[in-house]
Amino acid sequence: MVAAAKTYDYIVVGGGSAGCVAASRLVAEFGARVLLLEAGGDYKDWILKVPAGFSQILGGTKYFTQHFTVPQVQLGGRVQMIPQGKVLGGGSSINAQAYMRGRAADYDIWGDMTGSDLWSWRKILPHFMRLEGNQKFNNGWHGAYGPLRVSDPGFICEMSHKYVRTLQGMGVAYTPDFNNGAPAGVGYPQVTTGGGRRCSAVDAFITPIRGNRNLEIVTGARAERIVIERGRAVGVDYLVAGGRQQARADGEVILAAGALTSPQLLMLSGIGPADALGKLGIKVEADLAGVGNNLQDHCGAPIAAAAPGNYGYFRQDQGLRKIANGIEYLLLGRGRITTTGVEACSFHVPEDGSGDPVVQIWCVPKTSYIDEDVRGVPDIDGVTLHAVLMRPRATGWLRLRSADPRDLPLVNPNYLGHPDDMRHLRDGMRVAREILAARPLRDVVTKEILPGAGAADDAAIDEHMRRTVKTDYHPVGTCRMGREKDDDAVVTPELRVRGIDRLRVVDASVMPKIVTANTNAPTMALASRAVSIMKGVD
Ligand SMILES: Cc1cc2nc3c(=O)[nH]c(=O)nc-3n(C[C@H](O)[C@H](O)[C@H](O)COP(=O)(O)OP(=O)(O)OC[C@H]3O[C@@H](n4cnc5c(N)ncnc54)[C@H](O)[C@@H]3O)c2cc1C
Repeated sequence: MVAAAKTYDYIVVGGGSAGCVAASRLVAEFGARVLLLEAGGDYKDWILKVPAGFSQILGGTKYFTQHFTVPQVQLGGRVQMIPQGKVLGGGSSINAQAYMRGRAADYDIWGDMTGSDLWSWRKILPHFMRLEGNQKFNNGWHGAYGPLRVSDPGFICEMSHKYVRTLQGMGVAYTPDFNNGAPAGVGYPQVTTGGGRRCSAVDAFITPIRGNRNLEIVTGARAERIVIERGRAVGVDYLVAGGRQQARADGEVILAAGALTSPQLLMLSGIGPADALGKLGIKVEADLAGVGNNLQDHCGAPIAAAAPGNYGYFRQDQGLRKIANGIEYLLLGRGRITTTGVEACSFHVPEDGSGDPVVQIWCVPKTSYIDEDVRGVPDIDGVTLHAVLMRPRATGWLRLRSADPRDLPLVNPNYLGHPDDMRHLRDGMRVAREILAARPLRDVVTKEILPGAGAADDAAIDEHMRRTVKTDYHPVGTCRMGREKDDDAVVTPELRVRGIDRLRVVDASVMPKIVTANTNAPTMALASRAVSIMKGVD
């Protein structure tokens, strides 16, 4: 039984990175009445707000929706996990906080793919800058006065410093700022941290307007279906506290439920490939073949090594060390608790031998930071070099498992499904080994433990990659934007869902091509740009 519906100007479905930005701008700048529906709970728990809480959050599932992939044939049938944030703030509330934007070219490609001047680096850079309250830079690339606090990590361990010095010794340039549109070299990426605390999309965009009567936030509210009447989105059916509710929108319904849910909600609402929807008994509202296609994700594989000497984070969360770290944080607001532990990275492997780097290597100053589906790695004093493929050529897909909104969709990320992806990541693994063999890292590394020195030829490295490759948590592209007449595109350059009025998607799922960066900042800038497009302002 659906209770009487309340009406808003906009309903934003999903209170994650994109949803918080979109709702906030609509309320604060345009005075709109907005309902923000979020499936997870509110952003309250201290563990979410403390950077070092990241690895603990990742170890549990309370703040995640845990997606499982279909068996990956090219990986010997492995089923992998892809966690996605399920709490107000979405990914921004549980992520590793790296603040990266990618290449200028990544956004210019979006412009080319949409045949529109709405999307380009020139158009999106002002949004990165207006959102950002950078605590170090204030120049042509960075904003210093926005609500999103961005800073250097509060603490950098000796292993991360050794990594950066080793790369410089190998001739790789030190990069003080990865966010000037041309990420390259080695350095310490900035993070979404301010004053030693995480700065999530809630902290930045929602907390300042919590008291605004035009904003209603309902947490624990799972949208099940967009209500469509005569080809127009007019509301959302959702489940909250075990009961069904309907909310109506005079203006628009805005989907921001993330790349693994926005396409599912479209399909549950009758927007998707007609054949597949028909087989599940779903009434077709718009036959859009591309919904759920074009899934792209960054994936990576590790080289782990023993390096005794406590240069990193081995057992820093246990016993006396844990107590000392906690006291330092509580009394002085500094120390190891102010970092997620992922502090240094570098870019390698020019695409096709001469283009921009296509592999990013993260220095993870421990050996146990490996997802649950890569088991058996001993927790010892050491370091993991995690090589990540930044511009995969393989694409995957997402399909409905059933017409029941409670069922998670079928997800096929198709990791390493293209021969070039195998080649690029293999080259990245070789670079990671060269790094471990150069000074000063060589002076502290005693032994490679994963995959082990024996795995030397291409076949052995490929086997290791197939066994260990995993998500870097950046699924995008499943409701991609495209040209007006592109039948496979799901949304127009204005991010309107093709064939349905008053319905847009504004989250990571509209990216037609994945960016050469972690995806939180790009998604927030995209959502801000979406509001400008929607409201006809620049
Ligand atoms: C473990 C992890 C680590 C990461 N590390 C980094 C990093 O260091 N740096 C970086 O830049 N990026 C990182 N990312 C990626 C980044 O956080 C995401 O790309 C970004 O948050 C995506 O934003 P979004 O708005 O598209 O989706 P999300 O932020 O995932 O938001 C979607 C929201 O919709 C809600 N929702 C879903 N279904 C429904 C429904 N039916 N009804 C109502 N609400 C619903 C979800 O609960 C969620 O809050 C990480 C992600 C993860 C999971």
